[in-house]
Amino acid sequence: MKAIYTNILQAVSNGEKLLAILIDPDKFLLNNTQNFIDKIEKSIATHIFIGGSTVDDFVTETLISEIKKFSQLPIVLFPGDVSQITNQADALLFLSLISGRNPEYLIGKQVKAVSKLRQMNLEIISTGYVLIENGKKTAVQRVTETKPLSRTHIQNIVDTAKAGELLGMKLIYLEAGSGALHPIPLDIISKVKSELTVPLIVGGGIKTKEQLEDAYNAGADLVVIGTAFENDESFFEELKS
Ligand SMILES: CC(C)=CCC/C(C)=C/CC/C(C)=C/CC/C(C)=C/COP(=O)(O)OP(=O)(O)O
Ligand SMILES: O=P(O)(O)OC[C@@H](O)CO
Ligand SMILES: [Mg+2]
Repeated sequence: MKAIYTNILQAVSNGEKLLAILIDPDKFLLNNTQNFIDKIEKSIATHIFIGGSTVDDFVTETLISEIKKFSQLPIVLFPGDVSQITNQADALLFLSLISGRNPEYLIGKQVKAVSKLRQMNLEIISTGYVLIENGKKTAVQRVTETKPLSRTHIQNIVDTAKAGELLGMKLIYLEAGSGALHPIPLDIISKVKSELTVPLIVGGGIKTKEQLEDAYNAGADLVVIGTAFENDESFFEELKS
């Protein structure tokens, strides 16, 4: 139990960098699972994240059981809603959208998740989710009806991330938004990282090896990439281990 978070901490203390491939159940063809997982397994990926801002009921569960036939990597839920929580996964990012001021996404959905979680043995990892504007309206913004943080007010981003840590959150996730035109600026990553003691996740709009390495060098401990693989599976070739 609790192995996934412990392993993340261990990797950070060893100076290793982590990569999660985000699979959005709504955009994934089930009959492509074996092929896609095969590419993940041959790449430098360390985790599989599963989630979307809008996903139909039960699709997540079916997808994870299929993935488990082909992969040993840890499967972590990154849910846009309570309905995506399933015992098939290994862990759950217990998200609170701390960049926003919508109580439903700060504490409401979390309360609703508890009765479901009580019957499961998922590893639960409290995560402060911080959405930062990237020039276009993101799915998370639309679904949660919140405003992202301005990318020019860096101190506010740092203070938001730190407040999450002080509230006891075990991970902080800086999100530019799925398919963002520009990933999180590197100076934001490095300033946030310099004030945190918990691991830092960065995602949104990363689509080249250079952007991935830049994010790591700036201080990201774990990077999440989804859209780049949805659009072009040959990107796995660049990330071969
Ligand atoms: C019940 C718990 C613990 C959490 C669920 C409720 C909360 C607080 C969610 C955070 C806000 C949110 C909607 C997150 C979604 C995260 C996610 C999987 C984003 C990826 O979005 P895509 O579905 O790829 O977007 P596109 O549809 O634009 O590609
Ligand atoms: O789909 P991309 O742009 O890679 O973003 C990944 C993740 O951070 C989205 O929530
Ligand atoms: Mg997406």
